[in-house]
Amino acid sequence: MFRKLPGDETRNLVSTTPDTAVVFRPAVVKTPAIVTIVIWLSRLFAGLARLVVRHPVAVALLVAFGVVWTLYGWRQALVLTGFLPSAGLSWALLDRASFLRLIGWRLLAFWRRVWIYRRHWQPVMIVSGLGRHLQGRDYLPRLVCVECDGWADRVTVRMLSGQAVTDWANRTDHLAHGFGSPSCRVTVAKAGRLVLTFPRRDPLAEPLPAVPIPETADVGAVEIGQCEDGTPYRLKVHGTHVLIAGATGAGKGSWLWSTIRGLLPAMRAGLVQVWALDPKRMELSFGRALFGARYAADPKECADLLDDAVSVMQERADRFAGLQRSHTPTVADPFVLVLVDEVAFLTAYQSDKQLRQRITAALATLTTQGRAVGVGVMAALQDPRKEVMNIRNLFPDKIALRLDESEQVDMVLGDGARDRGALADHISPVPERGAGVGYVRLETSPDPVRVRAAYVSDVDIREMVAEYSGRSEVA
Ligand SMILES: Nc1ncnc2c1ncn2[C@@H]1O[C@H](COP(=O)(O)OP(=O)(O)OP(=O)(O)O)[C@@H](O)[C@H]1O
Repeated sequence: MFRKLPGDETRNLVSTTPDTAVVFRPAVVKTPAIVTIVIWLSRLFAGLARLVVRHPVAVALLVAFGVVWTLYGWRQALVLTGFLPSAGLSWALLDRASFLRLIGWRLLAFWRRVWIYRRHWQPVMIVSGLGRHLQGRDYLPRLVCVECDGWADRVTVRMLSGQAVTDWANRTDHLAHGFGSPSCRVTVAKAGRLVLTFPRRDPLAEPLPAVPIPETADVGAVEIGQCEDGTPYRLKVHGTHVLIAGATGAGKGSWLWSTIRGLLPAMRAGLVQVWALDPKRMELSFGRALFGARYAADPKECADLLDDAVSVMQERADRFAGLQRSHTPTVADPFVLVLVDEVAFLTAYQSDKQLRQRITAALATLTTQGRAVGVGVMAALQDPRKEVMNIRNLFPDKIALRLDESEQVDMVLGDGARDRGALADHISPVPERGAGVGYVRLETSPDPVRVRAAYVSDVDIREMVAEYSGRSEVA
């Protein structure tokens, strides 16, 4: 059948040591040709089956084309080929969203898989050290699938046995540059599988207008702005504490004001009280009338207000003990949100040592015991170092806006956050592009989410004050 079979050449290879004392002759075991053919055929069929499972639409189109050609001739097949793009174009013009969801993103994913990822996979894996070249063979992580949406490619990868997530997280720079993306984020899909997110553009590059004030009084998650996939971002403030860190001009104010804005109806209904501590007097003072008597700027007044919050917390703890383990906001026991702008003014830069200790102790008490009884803290600060904010680990949910140094990212979000793609030190310092943009790491999810808070302008705040201050039950 075959004039020459695999092994025929090898059998004739003979090597010797220099003095020819020892002769090496490879032992060649002959495999019957039929076995080789069966193996090749089974591989061919398995490959075809894989092709059908992975690309059902492309295979169906090819099969339809073949069937039409066979049954009706090549002219009809050509007409069909011309008909499909025009049908697709009409669909895209009539209903862009459904066309993109069902066809557009899949085609793009197919193209990017072949042209970007498959083409560069082997060199990027070997050069970055994620693949191995051993004894003439390449051992590469498997590219499982590529999915696209409006702003990013999501590449699912099966790691090599024995690899750890940190091996990948440490090489996000290699991966981003290797595949021509501005950044790369690593998330765990399941044991042994990762999803690499490669953004194609920045969907958060444009400022967002303030979110409309909700119609109903709700103490659930507050809509703050937008995620990268265009969905609204809602931040839970009841039942947790939130720390917001960002350099000067990073847009901390938009997070504080968006939170207040989302809670206004609940404040009016008496289900929420916002207690404002504004040591810089530049942020919350603008809407001071919204907080009524629960506003403090002077450090001594701030300490008193915090002590009052601790008293409320302890009184509730005494009352709830043995009866209930979580808090439901009511008019009698509203959710108390203590907002602190530039908390470092009170905890680190305060020259009066006694006052500083009193404030730190009150904040530590609130953040350790407050959430079960409906007292939460949301604090903003510029410098996240431990010397400045030694209780930062007591905040379960953290937000890193633009930071000056890469090491600060893990200080705010926790270990490994930057390696997983929370590049808060790369956020643009240009306010239009980067103010309000940040990475959120929640207690319940280790993967940082990139979000932009809507911009609550001075005009918006004035309107909020005009509409809600006089009629607020909390005032
Ligand atoms: N979400 C946003 N979208 C677009 N622009 C914003 C946003 N938030 C803030 N800005 C712009 O950035 C500027 C700085 O914002 P802001 O004062 O809130 O920063 P900050 O982090 O509180 O700074 P500082 O700590 O110095 O007070 C604002 O004047 C505004 O022009």
